[in-house]
Amino acid sequence: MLILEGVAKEYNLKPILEDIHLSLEPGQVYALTAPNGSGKTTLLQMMAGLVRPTRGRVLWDGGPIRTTHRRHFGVLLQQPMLYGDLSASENLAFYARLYGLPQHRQLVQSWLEQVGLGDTAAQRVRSFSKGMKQRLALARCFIHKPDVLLLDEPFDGLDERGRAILTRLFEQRINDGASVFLVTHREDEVRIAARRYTLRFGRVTAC
Ligand SMILES: Nc1ncnc2c1ncn2[C@@H]1O[C@H](COP(=O)(O)OP(=O)(O)OP(=O)(O)O)[C@@H](O)[C@H]1O
Repeated sequence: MLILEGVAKEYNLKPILEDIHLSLEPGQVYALTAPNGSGKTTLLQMMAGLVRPTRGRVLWDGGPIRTTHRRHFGVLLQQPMLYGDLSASENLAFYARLYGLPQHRQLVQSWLEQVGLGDTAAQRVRSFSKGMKQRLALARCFIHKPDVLLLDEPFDGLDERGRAILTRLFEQRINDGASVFLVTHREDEVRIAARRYTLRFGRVTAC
């Protein structure tokens, strides 16, 4: 379980986030709506242990979050974190190795097929459309079966088929007991969340 206790972040003494309390329970979906520049990327990075809070604590399973907990998290930020000069399968294989996943060749191929990129496995990612990059980035987020998904606008750029694929992936992870934390501005996505929050003026409030 992921817990934020009174988390605050300042950059160059400028407050970005203040006194944030959140608990992500297994098998639950959370949605956050936040205007541009409000600090959502910073919040997701702190939740994943990628950025340290200025004050407060981020706890994973009762202890302070560490970079070694990385494999528990699937994180999608505005940048898809893909390598344009590598093929789709090389990109996924890179992350599979990073997470120490066994038999990653078969795993990579099965994930490419799951997200509808089986036929373009050898193609360089720089030639991909926005939707294809998004599907590959999602495969990167899900490949290690994370316990917590922290996703900024995951449906962005997806067509109907892509949205159906992502909805199915969510259902599988939620059934396995994962927590899903979505940043979104879309009402239909907010509806799938049991708990909804807004981020405004540095503070997260339930709505
Ligand atoms: N590493 C950093 N150093 C200094 N300031 C930063 C840093 N990262 C973010 N900021 C500042 O913190 C504020 C919030 O940034 P952040 O990227 O978290 O917001 P966001 O809501 O994700 O923005 P966007 O909607 O544009 O993606 C911005 O004013 C940004 O300039």
